Amino acid sequence: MSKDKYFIIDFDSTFTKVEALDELGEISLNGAPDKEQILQEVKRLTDSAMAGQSSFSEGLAKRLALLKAHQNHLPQLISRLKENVSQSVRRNKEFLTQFSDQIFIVSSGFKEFITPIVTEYGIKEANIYANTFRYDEQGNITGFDTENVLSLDKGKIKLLESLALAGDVYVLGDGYTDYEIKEAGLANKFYAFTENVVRDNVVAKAEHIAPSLDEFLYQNKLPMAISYPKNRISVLLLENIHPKAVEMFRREGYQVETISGALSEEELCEKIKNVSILGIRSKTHVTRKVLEHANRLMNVGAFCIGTNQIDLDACLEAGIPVFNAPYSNTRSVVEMAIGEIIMLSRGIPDKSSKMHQSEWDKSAAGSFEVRDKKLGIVGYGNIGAQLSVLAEAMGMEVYYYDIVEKLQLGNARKCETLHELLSKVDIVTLHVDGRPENKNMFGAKEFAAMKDGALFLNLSRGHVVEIEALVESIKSGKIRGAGVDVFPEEPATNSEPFESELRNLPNVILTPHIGGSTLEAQENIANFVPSRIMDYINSGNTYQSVNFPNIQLPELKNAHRLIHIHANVPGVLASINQVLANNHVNILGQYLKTNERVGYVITDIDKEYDKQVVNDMKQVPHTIKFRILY
Ligand SMILES: NC(=O)C1=CN([C@@H]2O[C@H](COP(=O)(O)OP(=O)(O)OC[C@H]3O[C@@H](n4cnc5c(N)ncnc54)[C@H](O)[C@@H]3O)[C@@H](O)[C@H]2O)C=CC1
Ligand SMILES: O=C(O)C(=O)COP(=O)(O)O
Repeated sequence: MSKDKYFIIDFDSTFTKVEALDELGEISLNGAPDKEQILQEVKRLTDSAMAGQSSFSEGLAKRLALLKAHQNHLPQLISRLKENVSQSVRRNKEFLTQFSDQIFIVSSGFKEFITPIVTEYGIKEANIYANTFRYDEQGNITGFDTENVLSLDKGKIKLLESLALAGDVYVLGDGYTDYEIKEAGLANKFYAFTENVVRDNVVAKAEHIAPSLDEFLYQNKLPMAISYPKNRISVLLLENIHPKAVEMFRREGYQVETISGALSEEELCEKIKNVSILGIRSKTHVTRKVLEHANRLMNVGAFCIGTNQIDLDACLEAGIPVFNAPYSNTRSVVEMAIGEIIMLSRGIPDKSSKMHQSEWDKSAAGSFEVRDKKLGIVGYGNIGAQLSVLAEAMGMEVYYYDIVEKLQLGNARKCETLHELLSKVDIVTLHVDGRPENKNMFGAKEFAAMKDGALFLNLSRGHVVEIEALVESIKSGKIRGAGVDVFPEEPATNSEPFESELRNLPNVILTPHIGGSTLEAQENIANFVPSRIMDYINSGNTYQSVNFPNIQLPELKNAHRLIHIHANVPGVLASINQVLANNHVNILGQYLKTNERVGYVITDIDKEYDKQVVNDMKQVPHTIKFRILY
């Protein structure tokens, strides 16, 4: 890096997240009855000055007069500002220190508070250009140094002229006055810094946008504290995912777009092109074709339990870990199943409809307690097992059938075959997963094997049950009542109609796939899935991924992490280690996990290494994806 590049960095809302004079007002006006009004006015004057809409020096004088600040307020202001240094500035202290000869803070703020903040980040005192306060004898702040060019309109331009920097000048700031430096021909590039505030008229003029200092450094090939600017990670969330997830991703610095409904394959192929993280629920299908259109996809998040709608193998082969929320809505489904079992046992759906039609039908006929009844749970996974516990607590006798060996909870009785279960129980409830082999696993034969007048519930997946057979069984009276939450064809959005032969049958509860739709569950999911995804992006952890070799990695400390995903064929690990040896890389730790298709190798290396290793790693035969993390 030659010395002929200069970086001009603004202070308020750029170096720090806040405007220092607003903060000063919070302190100086503490307890004043009209504090809020005054602060509003100060903010208005600040915004107007920053947007280049009013005379700077006049506005500044007005602001200081309103603030009624005192010298004694400054230590408190400084400590507040220290807490409010912009995130990306905070993490890039190394750049600020390393390039301190070329970095200038140019601000219309005041040295009294700027100097103690920025010098902590390696900025040279001689490179700080700002105003200074004027005080009266009691120490009250009464004004500013009117001789200082930075107190004048177009002050930053005048200052840059006087600096006469011989080289390329890059300006990074949020305000119009920062842009004006470039407009006046005194800078080669202006970057609108939008990490803290976005000023529309500034962004409109700016040729470059820097949502973080990382992005500025990345674009200018300068050393960064992190391997990739987070603002370059774009997230697409479909199907009304809870806003908490949006908040979590935005807080991390990602760009987030949301769409309320599901997308068709064709729509998703179009939308997915530049998406880094895709979040879906049960309705959107992530097919091989969709993945072929994805150029930057790193993760798929299923903001639900089921992942049958995702081609997990295709994701694996493309080096894309998929995460779901295996436990977040379990309880919600179970509670709904319990509620429906009781409602159906009492014939409530029909009784309720009759009441709505003014019909009073008080009778005990066909109405039963659930106590001592036999409940048959098909699929004894997380939901099935939890249901087993709650059902027993209500005095039900629980039977279950699963294709794999499962821990028998409480007094639940295991059945060796599905038909054994069907012949024994009064109520059958399905909680299998939606794997393709389960398509139509429950049809005419299974209904026929059930006891006469039994109840039937499906809250798992629509394609698991042959709807025609269910309809026939209800019409014939074989099935005395049913609760169905999931359907082979479900509307993609709430504005599409629901069609099904199950409509208008006796003692049938139909619900629009809401087993997991409680606010508690949705918020839990929205916490869980982004955490897993961000952990993968930030550390390479694949723990709890549904398709990827699971590795729980130690925290990355004082090292760079090479993350290599490859087809699981013999010899790849040897090739990787050959590349590392050829480049004399010092390995600090190495972790490997494979499954039948993919190998996942993480190598932590000493920070000093020849960058050639990065290219060489990408060239290792059978590489699917490679990235470096620090
Ligand atoms: N209605 C809704 O809103 C919701 C529906 N679900 C559905 O419920 C399913 C189950 O959820 P979890 O219990 O958390 O999953 P899980 O994976 O813990 O349990 C599924 C169980 O079903 C068993 N199984 C699979 N095929 C079977 C078959 N043919 N016969 C017998 N057992 C079989 C598996 O061995 C496993 O033990 C999810 O996969 C999802 O499709 C989940 C949440 C909400
Ligand atoms: O968690 C699941 O698998 C569900 O079926 C819930 O799906 P949803 O998020 O409501 O579309």
